[in-house]
Amino acid sequence: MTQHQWSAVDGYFDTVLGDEDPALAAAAQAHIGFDLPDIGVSRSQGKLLHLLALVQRAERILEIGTFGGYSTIWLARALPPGGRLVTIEWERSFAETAAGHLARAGVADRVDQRVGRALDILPDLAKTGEQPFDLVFIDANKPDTPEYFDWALELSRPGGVIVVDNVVLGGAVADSDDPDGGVRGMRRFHEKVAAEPRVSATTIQTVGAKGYDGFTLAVILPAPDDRPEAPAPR
Ligand SMILES: C[S@@+](CC[C@H](N)C(=O)[O-])C[C@H]1O[C@@H](n2cnc3c(N)ncnc32)[C@H](O)[C@@H]1O
Repeated sequence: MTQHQWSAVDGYFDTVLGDEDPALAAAAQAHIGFDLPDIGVSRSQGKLLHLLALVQRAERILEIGTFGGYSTIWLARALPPGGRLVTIEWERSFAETAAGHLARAGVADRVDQRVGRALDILPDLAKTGEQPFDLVFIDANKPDTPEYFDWALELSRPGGVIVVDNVVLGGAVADSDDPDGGVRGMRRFHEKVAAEPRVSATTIQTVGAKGYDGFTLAVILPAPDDRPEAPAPR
């Protein structure tokens, strides 16, 4: 399999499933205006986020890493009336571009954009009563992912879901000698997950228009006292 085939297959599903409207299509092009590679999630990944939020019946969503608002729109469109999404972006020009896309997509009224360094903003969310979140999507600078995971745990309810993007990094995550900060971050993140009794998690490798990567899905378990009793062995 090659990147050409992965892109062709994503393209086929994008066409046949056809659930990207002009507002999403515009947000998907945000990188062009900034002369950047396409760093947002793909259509199929955005739809997966949307479906996870629906399955989760999420009323409060936190996103770390807005960029042009593409994943934000998919997530916000899963919210019920009165639902809220907080999204954090470090780069003001990206946040301003995202604001236009969110307005065009008709979700600006339910999205609270915060501009700044996520590790400065996350402690404020703990104080201002925005939490607990039902779903957290982590998709910002990769080296800080372990600390974002800590905050996601802190700000989520039991039963909450945490999704972390770009955890495979083209396979580099398996190389313990790779000095790249993102790879170090994703290895540290997985070690944290493994040592954390409050979550149950899995990581799935993916291929597609965005290359070879993967995501982690973690569910926050109820406190031990609140867990259903295991049936007595027969
Ligand atoms: C991969 S992009 C997000 C893509 C977006 N979630 C989507 O799928 O459409 C990562 C974003 O995180 C932002 N970012 C990087 N470091 C950050 C930080 N320390 N705090 C907040 N945002 C940050 C970048 O500016 C960039 O816009």
